Amino acid sequence: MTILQFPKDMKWGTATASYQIEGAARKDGRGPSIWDTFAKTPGNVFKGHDGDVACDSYHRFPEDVQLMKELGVDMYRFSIAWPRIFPKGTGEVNEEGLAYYHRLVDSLLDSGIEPVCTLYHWDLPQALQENGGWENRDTIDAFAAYAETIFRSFEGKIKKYLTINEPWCASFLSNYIGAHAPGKQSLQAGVDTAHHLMIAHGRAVQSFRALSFEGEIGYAPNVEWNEPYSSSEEDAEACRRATGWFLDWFFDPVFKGSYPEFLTDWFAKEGVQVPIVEGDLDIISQPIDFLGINYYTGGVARYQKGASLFDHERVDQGYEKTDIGWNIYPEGFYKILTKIHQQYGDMPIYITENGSCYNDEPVDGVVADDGRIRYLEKHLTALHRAIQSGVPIKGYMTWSLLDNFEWAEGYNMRFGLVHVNYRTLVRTEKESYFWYQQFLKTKWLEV
Ligand SMILES: CCOCCOc1ccc(-c2cn(C[C@@H]3NC[C@@H](O)[C@H]3O)nn2)cc1
Repeated sequence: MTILQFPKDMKWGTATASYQIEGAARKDGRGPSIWDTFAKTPGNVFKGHDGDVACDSYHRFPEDVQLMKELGVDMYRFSIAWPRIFPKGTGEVNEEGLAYYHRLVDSLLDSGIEPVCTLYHWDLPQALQENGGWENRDTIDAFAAYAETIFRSFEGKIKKYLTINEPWCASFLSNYIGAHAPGKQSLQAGVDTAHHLMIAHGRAVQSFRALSFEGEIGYAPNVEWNEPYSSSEEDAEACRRATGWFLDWFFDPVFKGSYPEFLTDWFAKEGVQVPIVEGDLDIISQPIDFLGINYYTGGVARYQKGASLFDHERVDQGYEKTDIGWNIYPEGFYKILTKIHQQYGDMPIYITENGSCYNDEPVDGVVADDGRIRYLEKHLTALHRAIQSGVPIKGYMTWSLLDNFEWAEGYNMRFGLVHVNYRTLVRTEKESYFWYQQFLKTKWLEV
């Protein structure tokens, strides 16, 4: 057996998001978001599930904070619901919305847990969607004003911000594939919304810098890994495109001030151009303090003309899968992290999401989610290998503290260390919670 010791100064935590856990959808002045609209549209979400109640963390957050205190985390990543702060996206601040997040943040700080705040985790105010949402450049200004409001209100309390969560999901998954809100299916809309989300990221960074408050700011792209099926150039290029859709497309503009030509050329073949206005890339490439990385899965892929937007297809290698059907692929975690380090340099990295879906239920009060423990062991082993390779990993937050609303899958898919009974809202720590609790006491793995 080998002992893998993690750096003593690494920070460890868990993560959630507003629409997925809060509930209280119409409480204290919250306005509707695009996910309230999308979820209530028949056919979009499993069995018509929505975020009206979710885990009721809006009311039960003291219990959730106590669970994290007993877990032993250093940090907690949560998101602020823009529609609680500006019910119509812009205009007058809803003080009751701000007050809720001050109660949450004060509870975290009193418990010795560092708040890590995501400004945008997909719950765009519906009122802005009525004017085109992220397809409309005006939404960028609205986001910058919302971000500044949060920076000013939480000065001295929140010192780590993430601007945009998973811009690939908020743009292409939501406006090209159409599986997430608002459910459009247009490649041009995907490219436009991705560009505007990244400008919004840059504007929030500029605003944070101008205020000169203590703290750090970054963003949280999600990445996947595609390993070429063969050594052919065709397979390598197909994998480069598929991986680059998540990686190069959302990293080059920030770190290089330009879009990757191999992908802009590919989109041009589809008749799609990025709606760049002079100065956009200067805004997007504002220096950041750290990079959040969300990683779940990957796989082997090969060239197959017409099989996808990038002429690629996955080749099933018989990898074990989680209950949501995603490959368990820790090798991809190591490979994507070392590629990021090789391509974009020594930017400090926090793993802002990594976790697995296992739908185990309590039996006599015990939730034996052994699969989640195995997933964590394998991915922390891969993370340790990346750290040993020189990747500057500063922290790790597992997705998620609680079972919660998994978007189009509704409550049918469970990612939590803590089981939630959605009828009674009773929380039950799973075996993986106790495994992570023990790990956090030593910060080493025996493999
Ligand atoms: C090609 C067709 O594809 C259709 C579905 O395609 C995807 C891709 C990716 C996801 C996805 C979901 N998550 C977990 C979340 N991350 C943020 C947090 O809110 C978690 O709930 N990450 N990625 C879902 C669906």
